[in-house]
Amino acid sequence: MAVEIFYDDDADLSIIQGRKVAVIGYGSQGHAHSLSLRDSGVDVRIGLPEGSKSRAKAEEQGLRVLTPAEASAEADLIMILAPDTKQRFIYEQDIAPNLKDGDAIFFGHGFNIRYDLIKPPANVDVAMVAPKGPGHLVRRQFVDGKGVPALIAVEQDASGNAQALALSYAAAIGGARAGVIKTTFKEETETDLFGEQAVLCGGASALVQTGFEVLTEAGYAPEIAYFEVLHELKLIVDLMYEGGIARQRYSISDTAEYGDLTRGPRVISPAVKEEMKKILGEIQDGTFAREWVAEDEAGRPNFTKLEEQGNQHPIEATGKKLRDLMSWVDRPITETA
Ligand SMILES: NC(=O)C1=CN([C@@H]2O[C@H](COP(=O)(O)OP(=O)(O)OC[C@H]3O[C@@H](n4cnc5c(N)ncnc54)[C@H](OP(=O)(O)O)[C@@H]3O)[C@@H](O)[C@H]2O)C=CC1
Ligand SMILES: CC[C@](O)(C(C)=O)C(=O)O
Ligand SMILES: [Mg+2]
Ligand SMILES: [Mg+2]
Repeated sequence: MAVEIFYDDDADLSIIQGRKVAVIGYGSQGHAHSLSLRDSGVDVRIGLPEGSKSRAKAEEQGLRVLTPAEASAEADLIMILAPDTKQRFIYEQDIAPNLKDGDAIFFGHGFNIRYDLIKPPANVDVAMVAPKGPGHLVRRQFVDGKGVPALIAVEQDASGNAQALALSYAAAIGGARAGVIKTTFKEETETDLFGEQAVLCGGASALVQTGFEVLTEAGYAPEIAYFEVLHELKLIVDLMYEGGIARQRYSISDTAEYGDLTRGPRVISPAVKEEMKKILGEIQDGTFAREWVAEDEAGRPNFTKLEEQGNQHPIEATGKKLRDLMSWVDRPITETA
């Protein structure tokens, strides 16, 4: 079935400009949405707990910061951009008691609705605006006059106008400059989890670390290994981003292309594809969601251990040393663009 893609000309910005928006959370996505909404003429306030370390960053940008409950009470559209594992508690404690007829609850990812962790009442719109990119780049691209594509979905259309509202919101953060695709909470959640686990984050990180290990264990210099499997990856992916895999193959040497065509399928072998299918199955049947919720409730022992192991991988020290010599590469991450 053909997807529906919307652009700026399809969106009515005045719809979101007529709402009072509360953005709950001021992290990667929260800062990007709230700053770009504000720059698009939207009345926005931020909801953060009293002790939150994000408060100062939002206030430095001139944003009004309230508690999540106060922001929810004041607003008629509440966008939840706190961590997925915390959203159900914020919803129960701060948002649900403050919902009024005609309000809208928005999500940046469908996890809590798809896995029934949040069950909104029937009298509010429930929709999603999910940018297909990291929040800091969502903001950077908006400021540069570009945009990160976004998905919109409507779970519950109490007002009869939820899709136009979601599209208007997506346009206000720059999504409709690049393309906004209509989907469902189910499709967004399952494809997003699969993408980040198997390809974008899990797959790519493991591929880079393993390539670095193979070269350095064979006695090659770590600096050469770093440039070969990490730094150059961006340059190769830039060509894919601009013109697809075909353009990447056009630009590389015939020798590289022959290696790509014949060796690539040996690295990403049929066994890897089978494992990817298993990972997708665990997302679809809720196994991953249950595991992640339980891990978070237990204080994230495995998450913390694995994150630390990743930070200690030798590629990190090699990379830091080399990036320190390339002033244009290590662009600091801020929530203040
Ligand atoms: N990261 C990304 O680029 C993407 C994220 N998403 C989705 O966006 C949502 C937000 O993720 P992300 O931006 O990564 O989150 P971050 O971890 O970057 O930021 C979370 C924010 O929520 C705040 N917060 C924590 N607890 C509470 C609370 N009880 N009440 C209110 N605010 C709280 C944090 O404040 P503090 O400083 O106090 O910790 C922080 O400002 C998730 O649903 C995620 O799946 C979707 C697409 C991409
Ligand atoms: C790829 C990771 C992501 O899904 C994203 C930036 O889109 C996330 O959850 O952060
Ligand atoms: Mg994503
Ligand atoms: Mg994600």
